[in-house]
Amino acid sequence: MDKETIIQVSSVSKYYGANKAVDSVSFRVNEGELFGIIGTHGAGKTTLLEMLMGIRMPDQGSIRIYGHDVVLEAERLKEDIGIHLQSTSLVDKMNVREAMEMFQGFYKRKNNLDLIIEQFGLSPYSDKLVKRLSGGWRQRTALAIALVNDPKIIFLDEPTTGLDPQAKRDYWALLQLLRQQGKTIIVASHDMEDMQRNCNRVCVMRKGEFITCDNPSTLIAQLPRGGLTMEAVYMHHAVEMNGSVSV
Ligand SMILES: Nc1ncnc2c1ncn2[C@@H]1O[C@H](COP(=O)(O)OP(=O)(O)OP(=O)(O)O)[C@@H](O)[C@H]1O
Repeated sequence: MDKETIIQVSSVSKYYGANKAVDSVSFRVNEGELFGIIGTHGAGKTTLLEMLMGIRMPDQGSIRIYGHDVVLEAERLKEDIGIHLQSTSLVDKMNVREAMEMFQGFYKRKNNLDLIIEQFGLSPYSDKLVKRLSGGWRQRTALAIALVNDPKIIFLDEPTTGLDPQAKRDYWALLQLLRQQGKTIIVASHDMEDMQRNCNRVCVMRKGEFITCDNPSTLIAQLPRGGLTMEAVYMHHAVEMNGSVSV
């Protein structure tokens, strides 16, 4: 049986002046999904995620989470959403625990910080300044901060950019763990291999539009000239062809 739809995006568009950054996008996300968004730079992924998080207002269309409009009922939805900082510079001068406590202060619902620290392997680092951590541990801290209110949904915008392959792999393992704990995760990423391995569904964005959306194996099987990887899917759908690339 299908799980419950908890995010419903209907014909959402966003303009920056004359530039249509998101162009009439519609999709649904079910509870417990690890839902991926891929696309080239400037495809509209960040703008879409910001609208889902209630940070940017759509110019057209509507976004409902648990049946509530993200614009009109933003305050109500705040408790259910976990936001991953794109940069940790805001908390660089705090230690890991202080940063988590500061963000927890913004919410009514409080997660058990000791438990998150332990689950994320952050115990040896909890009294270290965030700026002294390696990139992988900083991103892990950012994810830990996103959990301080025990959210049901977590939005992640290219969270592994700049990490080495092992740190990336470890980060994706954490996302799988959170998914097993019942969280719904929406992630924009360029980690094609990890998206293929971990996501239930992946949507390909190009020039503000959703070109296709399905589970990774179906997307791969639908490639007209065969192919085995999400990278081939990305090259086929997301990258505008100039005649020199063929997958
Ligand atoms: N604040 C802004 N003001 C004006 N134009 C913007 C703004 N933010 C994004 N854009 C433009 O909107 C379009 C979509 O950008 P967006 O950042 O959403 O794409 P993206 O897929 O997230 O790209 P990237 O992978 O580089 O982060 C691009 O043409 C971008 O230049």
